[in-house]
Amino acid sequence: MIRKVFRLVPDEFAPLIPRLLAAIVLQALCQAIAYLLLVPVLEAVFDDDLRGAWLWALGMSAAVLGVVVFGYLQSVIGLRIGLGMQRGLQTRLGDQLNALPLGWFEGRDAGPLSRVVVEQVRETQGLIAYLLTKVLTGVIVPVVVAVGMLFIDWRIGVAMLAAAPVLYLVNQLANRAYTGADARLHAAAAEADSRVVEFAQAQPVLRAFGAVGAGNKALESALVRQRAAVRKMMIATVPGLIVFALFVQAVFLVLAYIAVVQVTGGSISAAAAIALIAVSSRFIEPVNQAAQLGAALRSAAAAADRITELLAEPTLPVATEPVTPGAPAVVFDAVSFGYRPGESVLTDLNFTVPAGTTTAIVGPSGAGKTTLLRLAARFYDVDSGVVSVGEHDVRDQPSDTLLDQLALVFQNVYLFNRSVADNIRIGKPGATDAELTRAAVAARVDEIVERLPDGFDTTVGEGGASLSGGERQRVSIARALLKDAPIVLLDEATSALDPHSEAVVVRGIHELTRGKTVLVVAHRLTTIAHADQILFLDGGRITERGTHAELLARDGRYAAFWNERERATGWRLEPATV
Ligand SMILES: Nc1ncnc2c1ncn2[C@@H]1O[C@H](COP(=O)(O)OP(=O)(O)OP(=O)(O)O)[C@@H](O)[C@H]1O
Repeated sequence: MIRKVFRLVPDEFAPLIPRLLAAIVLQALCQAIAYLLLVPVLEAVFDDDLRGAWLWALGMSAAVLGVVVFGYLQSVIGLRIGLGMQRGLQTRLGDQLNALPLGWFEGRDAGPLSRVVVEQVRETQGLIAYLLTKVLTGVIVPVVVAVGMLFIDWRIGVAMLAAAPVLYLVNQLANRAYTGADARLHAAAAEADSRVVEFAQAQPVLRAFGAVGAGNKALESALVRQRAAVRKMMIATVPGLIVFALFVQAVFLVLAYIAVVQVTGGSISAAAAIALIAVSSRFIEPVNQAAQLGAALRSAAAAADRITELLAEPTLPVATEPVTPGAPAVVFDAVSFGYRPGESVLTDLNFTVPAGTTTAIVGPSGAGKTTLLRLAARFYDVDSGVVSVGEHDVRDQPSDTLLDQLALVFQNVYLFNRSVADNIRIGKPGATDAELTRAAVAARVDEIVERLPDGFDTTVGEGGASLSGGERQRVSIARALLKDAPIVLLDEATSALDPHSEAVVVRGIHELTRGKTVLVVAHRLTTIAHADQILFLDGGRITERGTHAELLARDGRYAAFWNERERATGWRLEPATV
């Protein structure tokens, strides 16, 4: 278990591990010696041998000094390794998250990820910095005391050595019941957490459909299951803890009994017996302590597993050789791709988006339109073929070089819980206030901030929660405008907006795409009609391509799609130009 955590210690701190272990072992030895010296000290005191008592006490003081010095050393070294490990692991995890394909993050719950990076890293460093000492001391001290006891009183020594495996076994049995119950409790607690969040988030849907009772029912039964798991956990663990505590006390009684029997038999003095009983009580304490740490140890080992798994997630190969982007064109050359092996989503795509032109992708739902955009930004690597951006294969470009050429406006707009200005500035961190204002005005964010209490400095809430969908889109367009990248990848999703918001968003998009190379998943008929090239995607293949007029003249799938959309949206007032 502990080895798993050691494997996560950064290389530069690895040489400190033997020193840490040495300090812990020496501290435990000194502690055991101090306990053992209690016997001659007490014997000398009871025998009125004051000189002897002072001498033994001096030895004991030296041992206690050893405990303090080695204890200090192990804390300093443990903390150094622990903090170095925390820093090193968080850097490694940060690098790993940066190297993971962007697609890896899609649809992933952020909760477990943040638990790995924050809590579980802290748990593993805690094992090195604090737990390890307690666990090793809990094992070493009783063993050394028992072995030392063999020389002082072999009967008690043998009894102690015999008691150690028994205590170990009882502890294991007690913990086994705990582990199963603990896992069930965690699962039930996680389920209840999810239901509470779902219940809160789904309120509009639940109320709109008069299903609050149904939502409540799911939450209530999750809470009932959690309470049952807590009860079972207590029922499962309490007997184990009581039995273990009883065993510990029984061992102590046996040791005390042996000492008393020897006194009455005359083989040792009463003073020696008191000293032996005192040492026996000391023998028991670290055993108890180590047993209680079992759960924390297992939790740290599980945390190490989660960290190791995240570090082992396959990353995309990263190009390190710098490349200079050429003309801002996008080329798909015989590209095939599937999210899962054997399941093709895109098949043999061949097309070019020449620099400064607009290519619209249209097609039925599930045809692979969004997937195509994701490949252009290298969210995933293709299974075969080549995607080129700026005249270079996307796989040959350092990720900064690739992303510098792209402005991404996708459907799910994420805003950070910071000010509106900060959210726009992400597009170009060094942007001046004038540049920021220009982008904001072009995307009509100025109209939004006029209504906000602190204007541009208003914090937008988690994920931009205090803004409407259309307002969030406008901020994301301002962000892309500020970036001013030569290629725009756009997933046009204006259908959920009211006519005013849609008109404003469309104007912003128009500003954003002016003079740029644009690859757009198009929904609005005007965008489609004005594109330089239209690709009709069906079942992951380009089945028709050409300009709007050419495709209408062909009277194929595109023409049918267009006529249907025109009928469906005929009542809407479409802006005259894009
Ligand atoms: N992250 C993913 N993992 C696995 N499969 C996915 C993933 N994203 C999309 N798919 C699947 O790939 C196929 C194409 O999806 P995609 O989102 O590209 O289609 P689309 O044409 O953009 O659809 P829509 O117009 O409805 O957004 C679908 O069958 C979808 O279920």
